[in-house]
Amino acid sequence: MRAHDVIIIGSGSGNSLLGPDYENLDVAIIDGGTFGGTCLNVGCIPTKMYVYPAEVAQSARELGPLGVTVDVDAADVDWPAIRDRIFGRIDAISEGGLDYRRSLPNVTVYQEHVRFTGPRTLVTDSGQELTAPKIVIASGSRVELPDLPGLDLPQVHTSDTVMRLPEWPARVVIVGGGYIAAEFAHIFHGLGAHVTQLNRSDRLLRGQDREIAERFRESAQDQWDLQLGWTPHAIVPADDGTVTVRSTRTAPEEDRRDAAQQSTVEGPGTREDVADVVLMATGRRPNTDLLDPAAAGLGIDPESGLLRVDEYQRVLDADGNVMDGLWALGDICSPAQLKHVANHEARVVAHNVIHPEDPVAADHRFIPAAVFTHPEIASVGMTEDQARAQHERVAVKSQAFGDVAYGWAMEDRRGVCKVIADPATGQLLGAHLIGPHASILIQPLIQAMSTGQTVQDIARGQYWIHPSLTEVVENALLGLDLD
Ligand SMILES: Cc1cc2nc3c(=O)[nH]c(=O)nc-3n(C[C@H](O)[C@H](O)[C@H](O)COP(=O)(O)OP(=O)(O)OC[C@H]3O[C@@H](n4cnc5c(N)ncnc54)[C@H](O)[C@@H]3O)c2cc1C
Ligand SMILES: NC(=O)c1ccc[n+]([C@@H]2O[C@H](COP(=O)([O-])OP(=O)(O)OC[C@H]3O[C@@H](n4cnc5c(N)ncnc54)[C@H](O)[C@@H]3O)[C@@H](O)[C@H]2O)c1
Repeated sequence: MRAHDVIIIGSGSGNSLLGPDYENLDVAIIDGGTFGGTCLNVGCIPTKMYVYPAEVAQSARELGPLGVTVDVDAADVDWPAIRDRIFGRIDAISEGGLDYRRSLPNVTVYQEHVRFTGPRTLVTDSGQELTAPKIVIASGSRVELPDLPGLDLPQVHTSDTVMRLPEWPARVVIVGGGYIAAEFAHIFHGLGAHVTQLNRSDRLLRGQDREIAERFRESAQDQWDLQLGWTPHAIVPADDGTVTVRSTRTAPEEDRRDAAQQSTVEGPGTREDVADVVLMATGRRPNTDLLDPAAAGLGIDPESGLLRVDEYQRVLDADGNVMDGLWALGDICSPAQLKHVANHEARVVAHNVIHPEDPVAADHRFIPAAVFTHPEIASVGMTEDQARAQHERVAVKSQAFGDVAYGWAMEDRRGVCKVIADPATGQLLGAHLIGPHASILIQPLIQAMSTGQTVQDIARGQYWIHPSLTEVVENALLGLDLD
């Protein structure tokens, strides 16, 4: 059995642990997938590198009200050039990262999957046995698929494969209504494909504030063929190289009429959509099951499958007791499934592995998120429904982007900055934006919540540049009815 000082399972955010404190330790990094993990190889970074050209193209198409006409269609989109620019950069970073780690005298990289055989013993797929007094579990999550005939067809993809398509798909069917479905609908529509999005329920982006999700639904409906209340039950191939997605109605009666009218169809309760490519975006599950958690006695949340940890990111056993020498971070233990959360937890774990006697706690109070769609969405803290459920009184203001000077310049008609506060204390409870640059505009609100600044502090304790789009945030704050 090969013994190390520290073993890290997973080279996504797990790879960022290795700062100066680890230079004198014998460290193993184990990853059975592509070095660098999800965000770099198949997640945040390549998707946003696709979002950017899609966003520019879609914005160009919408210049009409500003007196400029630009004709952007799929014929102008060089898919191989876009794809190769993205992966030319990303693949090199992954390979460079792997080479660098391998070049370090104190680091051993194992490019295999691994599972536990005991609380601090592991075995790789090839049978190599490993042990360490300190093990960090950062083995992430993977795509979750429903049980559906046709998933093995070459036209059916997940976010892991769809970004490397050899050819441009003219018709794309996207299954799902979460972040991944929304961002890829924007990417393929923005670049000129015909997109049909099939969502099981009648609500997109479930975790979002209701008003924001509804505005996004309206916007999605204006852009692509959005079909709510349909559950795919089979994908069947045709001789011409296309596939047909067959779906069954799942939504309430009032939605049924509209969708049935647009459907290409067998009857009111079923529809068929023909596609060159189908993207299944039906969620992700933590990789805990691949680790043989029972062999180590790891505690797993039965509903979510997440590894259980305490506030110091120490792994808990099935009875909720802290396990000696085991820490976890990122998608394997975090319900948020966000890279900035994995990175924050990695910083916490990096410290706690070296200083277990003086641990720091993770701060999960105000986790922001953005959906990089057209328009963008960004949120932090409670939704209005959550705030009203938890507080007797709340102050809420939805400020339209179209009501501030830069919004006039953009002729924006859908964007809002919604702020929710406790009227007695002036503390922000939540903030939700939909509109251009939402992921940037929200940052002062995240900062205010994290540092405890009041609404009055942020609204009047600083200058806001005129006539920047940030005035929508300033005006939203000033519009709150506080005591
Ligand atoms: C399409 C897409 C877009 C996204 N966009 C965003 C975004 O814009 N913003 C954002 O914040 N988040 C985004 N995310 C989520 C983000 O990518 C993840 O939250 C983050 O990458 C999780 O990091 P991690 O270190 O926990 O896991 P990962 O980066 O997944 O690393 C885990 C590693 O462990 C390896 N592994 C798994 N099991 C084993 C095993 N048994 N043995 C050895 N190795 C193993 C895997 O191969 C993998 O490389 C996106 C995700 C996807 C899929
Ligand atoms: N911008 C970002 O931060 C970003 C972008 C992409 C992904 N992510 C992360 O990745 C995670 C996974 O994203 P996701 O969109 O795959 O998951 P999700 O959980 O957000 O959405 C899954 C969707 O699939 C649908 N679904 C599930 N089972 C189905 C079935 N059998 N038939 C039809 N529909 C079904 C659900 O109703 C839901 O709409 C997110 O939670 C997010 O944290 C983040």
